[in-house]
Formats: sequence, C-alpha cells, structure tokens
Amino acid sequence: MALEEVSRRGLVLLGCGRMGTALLKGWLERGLAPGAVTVLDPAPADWLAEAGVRVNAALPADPAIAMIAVKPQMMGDALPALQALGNGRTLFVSIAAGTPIAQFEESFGSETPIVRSMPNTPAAIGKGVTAMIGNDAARAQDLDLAEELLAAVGSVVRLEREDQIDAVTGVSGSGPAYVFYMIECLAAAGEAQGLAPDLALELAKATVEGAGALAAGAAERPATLRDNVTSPNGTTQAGLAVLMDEGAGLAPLIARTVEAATARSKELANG
Ligand SMILES: NC(=O)C1=CN([C@@H]2O[C@H](COP(=O)(O)OP(=O)(O)OC[C@H]3O[C@@H](n4cnc5c(N)ncnc54)[C@H](O)[C@@H]3O)[C@@H](O)[C@H]2O)C=CC1
Ligand SMILES: O=C(O)[C@@H]1CCC=N1
Repeated sequence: MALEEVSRRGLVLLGCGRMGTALLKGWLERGLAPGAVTVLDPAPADWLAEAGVRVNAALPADPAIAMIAVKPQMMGDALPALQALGNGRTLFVSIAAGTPIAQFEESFGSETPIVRSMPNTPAAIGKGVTAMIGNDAARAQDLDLAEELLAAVGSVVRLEREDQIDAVTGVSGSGPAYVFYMIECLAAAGEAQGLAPDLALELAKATVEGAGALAAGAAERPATLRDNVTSPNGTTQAGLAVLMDEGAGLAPLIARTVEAATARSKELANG
C-alpha cells in the first residue's frame, strides 16, 4: 500500500550510496515504480538511470517521501536541495546516524513531518530491521506510511524516545558489520586449523546464515538453542569455555563494541 502511494506521488532520495542503494533496491524489487523515484546525488551510480530512476532531475511537486541518506557530515551541503518541500505534505525520513530531528526542523521548518530512522543493509534483500521515531508534526498516518515503507524491506520497531536511536545504531545499524567480521574470523580460524580458504568461508557463511535463521524462527531463546548444540564435555563446550570467558570472552568485547558505536552516534549529534 505504501509503495503504491509512493509510486503515485513520488519519492526523492537525497544521497544514494551504500544504504540508499540497499533501501532503493529493496523497494524497486518489491514493486516501487522506478519513474516515481528522483535521486539527488553528485556521484550517481550508472544502474540508477538504467533502471529508469530519475537522476538529478527537478523535484516533483508533491512527493510522498523525501528520504535523507547522506552522511551526517554532508547535511549542510545537501539539505538545501530539499528546502522547497519543507512545511508541506511531504514526509521527511532520515536514515542518518547521529543527526537529530531538531536539526531537520531547523532546516525545513517545525511544521514539517519528520521521521528519524535507523535501518541496516540487509534491507537490500528484504531482511533489514529499522527503528523509527517521528517529530511532533508527524501525524499517525505519516508514521504509518514510514513504517509501511520501511517494512517493505524488513521489520520495523517504533521507539519511544529519540535518544534510544544511539544504542539502536550501535546494535542493529552497525551490527551487520560485526556479523560480517565474525564470519571473517570464523573462516580465518578454520584456515588456521587446516581447512582450505574457500571451504572455511563457505562453512562460516552457511553457519551464520543457518544459526541466524534458526534463532529468528525458533520459539526458544538463543541461550536454549546454544545449549542444544552443547554436548556435555563435547566439542562445543570446549569452544564456548574460551568464547564465554568472563574477562577475555565475547561478552565484554561486544559490550565495548556497542558502547563505542553508541558513543560515536552521540558524538555525531554534536558535529
Ligand atoms: N551503511 C550503512 O550500513 C548504514 C548507513 N546509515 C546512514 O546512511 C547515511 C548514508 O550512509 P552510506 O550510504 O553508508 O554512505 P555513502 O557514502 O555510501 O553514501 C552517501 C551518498 O551521498 C552522496 N552525496 C554526497 N554529497 C551529497 C550531496 N550534497 N547531496 C546529495 N548526495 C550527496 C554521495 O555521493 C554518496 O552516494 C549515513 O547518514 C549513515 O549514517 C544508516 C544505517 C546503516
Ligand atoms: O557507520 C556508520 O556511521 C553508519 C551508521 C550505521 C551503519 N553505518
């Protein structure tokens, strides 16, 4: 439904880099009309024009969505291009880390409906997760439209307070990178135990994919699924004794990882 409304009224995408591309590919594959999309980006990828997307063209008169997908550091240069859409019917949706709603209200006017969100790159294959929160001007139907649009490429959670988004960024926004690194480490460790690189990588990727799908679909908690793998005095127990070491194991490492990413999100808000 959201993709139909957006196909009718239009979507402007400010910045089409890695995350903008992930979202746009997800929407196009799920039925968004390419001709309804206007991408504004000084370095647009070739596939956009080939796919029938309008690139660096004039703004549509009354687009449903203005999506902000530039780096926080680029906001000053980039936002004026959307000025004409402020204080109107267009819903602004930002995916930028660390840029507060107040900054968008300052640029576009406080009557502008704005949703601040934090998606992640698995959106490109419809498996993203996005957290979102709206400003005071965002009405229930604006929030529903943003949620439906983001739900087309994965699951969506609504936040109660804007400041929750820093921790969300540290967990799920940045999280795919942690998991990719986990795959890299698992494959390298397999190589160190004598497996060929291709085989080690295949095993590591399939294991993370399978375990992720199992955890996502199971009624049991991850800790129970872990127990199910762990035979008394078996191989998993030997491995987990290292991984779950209180001082040097994964828990304190992940805690520091998420803490650092969350802190960086807060820092970005202060320029
Ligand atoms: N990459 C990720 O996994 C995620 C990124 N984000 C957020 O998405 C935003 C974009 O990040 P990425 O896509 O990773 O960055 P990126 O560097 O891949 O893409 C940024 C794009 O903005 C374009 N750009 C630069 N100046 C511009 C201007 N004045 N007007 C219009 N476009 C301009 C660039 O040419 C580039 O295509 C950031 O704010 C980031 O915090 C949010 C969630 C996840
Ligand atoms: O690294 C970043 O700043 C962005 C935000 C979340 C994922 N990538």
